[in-house]
Amino acid sequence: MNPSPAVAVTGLTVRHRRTVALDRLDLSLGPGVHGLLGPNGAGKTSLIRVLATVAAPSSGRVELLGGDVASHRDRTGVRRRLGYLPQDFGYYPSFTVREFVAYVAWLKELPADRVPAAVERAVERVGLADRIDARMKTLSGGMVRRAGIAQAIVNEPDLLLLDEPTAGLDPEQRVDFRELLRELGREATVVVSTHLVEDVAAACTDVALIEAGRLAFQGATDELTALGGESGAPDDSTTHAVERGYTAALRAHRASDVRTSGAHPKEALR
Ligand SMILES: Nc1ncnc2c1ncn2[C@@H]1O[C@H](COP(=O)(O)OP(=O)(O)OP(=O)(O)O)[C@@H](O)[C@H]1O
Repeated sequence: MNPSPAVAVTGLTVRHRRTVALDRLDLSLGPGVHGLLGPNGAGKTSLIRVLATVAAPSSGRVELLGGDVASHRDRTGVRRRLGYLPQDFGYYPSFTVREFVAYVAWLKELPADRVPAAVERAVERVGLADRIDARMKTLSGGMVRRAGIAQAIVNEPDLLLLDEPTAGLDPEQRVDFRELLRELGREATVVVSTHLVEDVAAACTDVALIEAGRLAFQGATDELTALGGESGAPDDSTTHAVERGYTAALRAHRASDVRTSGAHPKEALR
C-alpha cells in the first residue's frame, strides 16, 4: 500500500501583516532529502514553520504524514512523528546536552524506557557523544547547532524539517552532517532549507526552489543541474553546475508570466 506523500500542501498562503510570504503554494514531497532553496525572503522559513505546525497558514490545506494539520487530533499525532530544527532555537543554558535532548524526547511523548538510549543514539549521530554531559552554555555555536540536530532526530521522525542546519558548522562537520542527511533520507522525508548549494549538491535527492512565495522549480537535483548546461570551464564542479541550474531556474521563473497565465512554473522551463 502506498501511503500519501509526507507533505501535501495545496493553495498555501502565509501572510505576515501586509507581506505575502507564501502565495497559494502547491507542494508535494515524498521520501528523500529535499533541498529547499530560494533567495533571501523567498518564504522558506515561513514554509518550514507551517510544516512544523508552529505557525498556522493564512489559508490553504496542509496534510502531513496523512493527517490534516487543521484537525487538532491529527496535528497532535503528526507532532510525535515530526523532527524540527528551527533557524534559532531556545534552550536552558544550564541543561546538559543529554538533558536538552531528553526534554524534547519527553515533549514528543517517547516512552520513558526508550528515552535514554534514543538520546545517546541521537547525540552520537551528530558527533557530540564526548560532550553529552556538558552544559549547553559551554558549547560552541557549531556544537549547539549539532545538539539542535540531535533533538530533531531523537524520535526518529518520519518527517524531518531542518532550517539552515549547516549554519555555523565547520567544514569537517558539514561533510559529516551531509552523510547523516543522506542516511536519514533513506528512512524519512527530510526537508532542508539552506543557502549552501554545496549542501544540496552533496546531500539532496530533490530540490524545491521558491521565489517570492511561489514554487519556481521542483525536481531531482540532477534535473536542476541539467538546466544550467555545460560551462566549458576546466575546473567545473558539481557545486558550480547546481549553482548554474539554480540561477537558470530562477531566471526562467522570473521571465515566465506564471502569475497571470496560471501555468505550472516548471512547465515554463521547458
Ligand atoms: N514576523 C514577520 N513579520 C513581518 N514580515 C515577515 C515576518 N517573517 C517573515 N516576514 C517576511 O516574509 C517574507 C518571507 O520571509 P521568510 O523568512 O519566510 O523567507 P526566507 O526564504 O526564509 O528568507 P531567508 O533566506 O532570508 O532566511 C519576507 O518578505 C519577510 O520579510
